[in-house]
Amino acid sequence: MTKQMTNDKDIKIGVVGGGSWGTALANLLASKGFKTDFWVYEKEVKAQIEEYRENKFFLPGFFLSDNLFPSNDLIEVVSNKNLVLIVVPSHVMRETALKIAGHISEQTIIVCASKGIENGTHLTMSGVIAETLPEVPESHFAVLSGPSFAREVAAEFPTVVTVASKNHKTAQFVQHIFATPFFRVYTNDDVTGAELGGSVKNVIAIASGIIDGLGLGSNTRAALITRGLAEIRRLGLRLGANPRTFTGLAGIGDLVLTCTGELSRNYTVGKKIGQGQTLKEILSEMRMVAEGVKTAKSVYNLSRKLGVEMPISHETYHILYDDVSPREAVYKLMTRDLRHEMDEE
Ligand SMILES: NC(=O)c1ccc[n+]([C@@H]2O[C@H](COP(=O)([O-])OP(=O)(O)OC[C@H]3O[C@@H](n4cnc5c(N)ncnc54)[C@H](O)[C@@H]3O)[C@@H](O)[C@H]2O)c1
Ligand SMILES: O=P(O)(O)OC[C@H](O)CO
Repeated sequence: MTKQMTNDKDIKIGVVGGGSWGTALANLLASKGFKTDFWVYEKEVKAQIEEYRENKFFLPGFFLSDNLFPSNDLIEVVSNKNLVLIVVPSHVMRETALKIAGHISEQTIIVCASKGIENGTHLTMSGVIAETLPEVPESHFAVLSGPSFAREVAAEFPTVVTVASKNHKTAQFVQHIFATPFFRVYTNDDVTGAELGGSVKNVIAIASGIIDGLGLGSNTRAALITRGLAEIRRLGLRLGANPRTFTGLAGIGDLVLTCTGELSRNYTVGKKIGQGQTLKEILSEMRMVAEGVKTAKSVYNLSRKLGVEMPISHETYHILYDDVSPREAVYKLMTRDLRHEMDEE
């Protein structure tokens, strides 16, 4: 770390992405006393943060610290920073990262809190960032993941997350920057596992919403979470993740939260589908992003390419994109060939 980082009050932070999670995290950092520059995509979001100290579009009801400086100037926000947090939806990660390429200082630590797998390339966000920002060495990159609804973090409800980096010092630095008495941060070295856990759980959360929308019971949901975790783990093992990550915060932790929490956008999309709405109708009413919708496509194609069995993800994909009825999908899952529970690998 640079000399500047030895004194917290000198640490300069940029946050890229003014959705609910970006706003909650940027405000956490600003409230800790870090001067935080905050890139928001929409001009009206900047204007009303300046006027009301609130992000009424994406995180209504929370006062934002005076230490948070909203801006529409992406380059200014990422320039000369010790730490840049990127938290845009995964489908705009590539275009956003390309715009900041060449403007990241040598010492800057990049933290990514977005969760998703890019369509087409099947890259997680670390892969997209490695391609678009080759000037950022792996040692300066970390992923922040785990069970964390933005509104609950903004309300300062005790929340526990994990920061994964190949470089332990980077993970420890990021841990120190984000930790508060209501936001506990663990370190981890498994970037792949943390990203896959955080991304694929969104697909399983859509499935969980679907079964609740259909009015199926607690047995069904417990089975879905357990078998959903088995397929996340199977994909993770194939891609070199540490299996232990999936029993941690970025694995079972985030999966349980998103499959059971009414605040989840992914669960909510699924629930509405289970109740009979079409995906098109649901998405037309949403300004926020349910990452699992696009990630379902990536997981479907990637798992087929790799030959990894992921039946729940596949049926969720067919419901979303091929008009398969949810009840038919459940029947298909329940009548697959019978097998040994632990035949995983
Ligand atoms: N909200 C949460 O509780 C939460 C928690 C953990 C992780 N995440 C992850 O954080 C990421 C961001 O989600 P969010 O919840 O902060 O956003 P959001 O769904 O609340 O809002 C969507 C965001 O996308 C932005 N946007 C739209 N078009 C854009 C473009 N062309 N370029 C750049 N930005 C554009 C909007 O300005 C807005 O900031 C996602 O990957 C999500 O899975 C969210
Ligand atoms: O609201 P969701 O479904 O995008 O989930 C938000 C977070 O990923 C929960 O950790």
